[in-house]
This record gives sequence, structure tokens and C-alpha cells, in this order.
Amino acid sequence: MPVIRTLSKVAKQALMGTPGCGCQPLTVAVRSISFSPRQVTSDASFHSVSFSETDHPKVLITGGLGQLGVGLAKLLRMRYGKNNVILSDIRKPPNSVFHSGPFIYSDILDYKNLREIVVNNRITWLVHYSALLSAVGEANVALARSVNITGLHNILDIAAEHGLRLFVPSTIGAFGPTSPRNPTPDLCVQRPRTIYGVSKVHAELMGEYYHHRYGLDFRCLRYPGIISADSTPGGGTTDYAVQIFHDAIKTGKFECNLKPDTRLPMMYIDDCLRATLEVMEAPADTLSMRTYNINAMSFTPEELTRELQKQMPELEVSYEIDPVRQAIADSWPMNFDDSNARKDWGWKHDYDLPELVQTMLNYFREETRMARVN
Ligand SMILES: NC(=O)c1ccc[n+]([C@@H]2O[C@H](COP(=O)([O-])OP(=O)(O)OC[C@H]3O[C@@H](n4cnc5c(N)ncnc54)[C@H](O)[C@@H]3O)[C@@H](O)[C@H]2O)c1
Ligand SMILES: C[C@@H](O)[C@H](N)C(=O)O
Repeated sequence: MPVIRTLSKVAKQALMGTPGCGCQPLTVAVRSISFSPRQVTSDASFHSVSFSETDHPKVLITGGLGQLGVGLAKLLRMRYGKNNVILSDIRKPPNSVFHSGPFIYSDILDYKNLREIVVNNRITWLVHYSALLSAVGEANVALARSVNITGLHNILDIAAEHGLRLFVPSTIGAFGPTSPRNPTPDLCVQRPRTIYGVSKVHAELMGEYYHHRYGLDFRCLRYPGIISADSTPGGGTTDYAVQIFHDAIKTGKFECNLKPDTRLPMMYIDDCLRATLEVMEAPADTLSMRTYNINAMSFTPEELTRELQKQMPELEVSYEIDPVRQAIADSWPMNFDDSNARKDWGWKHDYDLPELVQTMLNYFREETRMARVN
């Protein structure tokens, strides 16, 4: 009974806020009475690992076989050692991925399995990449709701129980038609019209709530559309900007599913992965917020085509608009204001449109050359 009374007092303080003091004292109060978001058995705290800044973190990446996970694992393994970064997914990994470092099956909807992986591998950082993206999410709302929302709840509880540092990416898709679109600041109206966007706003808010309520070290970046050469996108609205390179090299022709003047924020994968590493390593006291926009460039299909045609004048682009993707794109930011990330933890992108196009073409040309040699 006294515990319940103390808890409700703590909860009341959390809701009302304490003038002149930050969230830290509340966090300490909550932890000192061992209040965790989900009922846990007593052995859970025995297995939890405290991460000292001088140690290497032990990282688990969920949804790691998508467009971004393998590249992130490579970057983190270079920094923390091969065996300190575990990739996981529900799909079978290709040989090259399986032999490049630890891989494990993990379905984020299976709470016990997740917990077992975190405990047995003494995980200290969790990068939560599993999700259904915007276009596939609209095609399967029930599954998107389950993976993106129920799965996130499992991740938050596991991370809070085991004192993990948790990274969850958000997206330009977390904004909607009533948000300011050019530029979109960190804090503004967020009323997305896709299940993907709704689930990502939910993730931002839940992560920040767990941070204030339970002291969870939650970190979140809103990624723009990510462009990569050696991995394929998983069904998003910005995928055209990757597909155009494949088709340009293979056939010299591309059919674009967005209108020529659809402007969206975009980023080369190396910038995205480096930003993720940098925000994960940033000292907590540099983070004035827990969810940041990050930006690099912003372009339309027409502008991307023109940049490509500087090197491939024969490239032909036609337009066959997909109404679902177009409606999504028309509700998203055109430009992202990432001044807080630049100010707080020194975010700076390396790739603008010309460097992006050059790097992508170099990759595909080299791949074609190698294929001819073999
Ligand atoms: N790629 C982008 O342009 C972009 C932009 C903004 C944000 N993001 C975010 O970054 C993260 C990674 O994006 P991505 O492009 O690699 O996504 P992706 O769609 O390519 O990969 C997602 C992975 O999640 C896995 N998955 C699905 N259900 C699962 C489950 N139940 N348990 C475990 N794994 C499951 C899939 O098998 C897939 O490999 C996502 O959260 C996405 O929202 C991506
Ligand atoms: C923008 C991002 O979240 C993803 N590439 C999508 O289009 O759905």
C-alpha cells in the first residue's frame, strides 16, 4: 500500500512537472523504487549490464537485413569490433552477411525471445530498425500496426528493463499536410496520414515518455529518404531515387512513380549511418532533445534526372504516377530544418546532390566492370 501511494505521488509529480528542476530527480525516484514499465521476474536485474563509456557497447540491431542494417553493422563493427555487433531479422541472411559477423533470428513481436537475446548476449545498445515503411504499410495496415507499434512496445520495455541505450529512427513521414513543409522544424504540428507516420510519431512520443518517466536513454533521428547503392529499399515513397540509378545503368530508361516536381528531403546512406553513430556516442548532456531532424539535400525527380543526365545524357525518364505514393509525398516535408542537430551535437552532412550522383554512378560502373571481368 505505501508503495502504491509513493508511486501515485511520483506519477503526479511527473505529470505536473517540478518547477526549477529537470527530469533527473524524478528518474532517480522512479528507479529507486524499482518501478519498471512491465512486470519482470526478479532475475532480470541480475542480468542487466551497466555500460561504462570506456567499454565497447554490445549492440543488437533489429530488422538488420533491410536497406540500412547491414551498412550500420559494418560501420559499428569497424568501431567496436566484429563480435560486439549482432545483426538480427526474421529473414534468412545472404551468405556474405552471415559470414561477416554475428547474426541471430529475432522477431520483435516475440517479447521472450527478444529478452533472451538481450540477456544472453549482454546487450547494452539496441538499434531498432524493424519496421514496415510508408508504401508497404498502406498496403498492409494491420501488419504495419503490429510491427511498428506493438513491436516498438516490446523494444521499449526490454530497453527500459535492461538499462539499454536505445536508438529508434523516425522519418520525414512523421509529419503531415498540416505541418510546415518548407522547412519543417523539429517541433511543430505532426498529423501524418499514413500508418507508418502515425506509428513513428507514436515511437517518438513513447520513447521520450520512457526517457522522462523511467530514465530510458532514448535517442531518435528523423531520417530523410535514404539513398544507397549496395542495398535495396523496403517499400517506401522515396524509393524512386534509388531505383532510378539501377534502371539508368541497366536500361538507360526509368519510369518514375512521382510527379517531376515532387520535392523531398534525401540523404546518402553514409551520412545517415554516421549520424546514427554520432548521436549514439554523443554525451547525454549535449542532447537538448531526444528526437532530432537530420538533413542533407532536397530535390525533385526532375532535378535528380538533370544531375544524372550530366553524365548520362542518353537517360530517358517518363512519369507514371502512383496515386498512393504521390499523396504520401505531397503530405511530407519538402525541406528539413536540422539546425538543432547541428548546434547540439555537431551534425554535418558530407554529400550534396552532385557528390551523391557521382558516388552512386561510380559504384554501379565498378560493379558492371567487375561483372564483365568475372
Ligand atoms: N530507408 C529509408 O529511407 C528510411 C528513412 C527514414 C526512416 N527509416 C527507418 O529506418 C529503419 C530501417 O529502414 P530500412 O530502410 O532498412 O527498412 P527495410 O524495410 O528495408 O527493412 C526493415 C526490416 O525489418 C524487418 N522486419 C519486419 N518485421 C519484423 C519483425 N516482426 N521482427 C523483426 N524484423 C522485422 C524486415 O524483415 C526488414 O529486413 C526503419 O525503422 C525505417 O522506418 C528508413
Ligand atoms: C522516408 C522514409 O521513411 C522511407 N524511405 C519511406 O519512403 O517510407
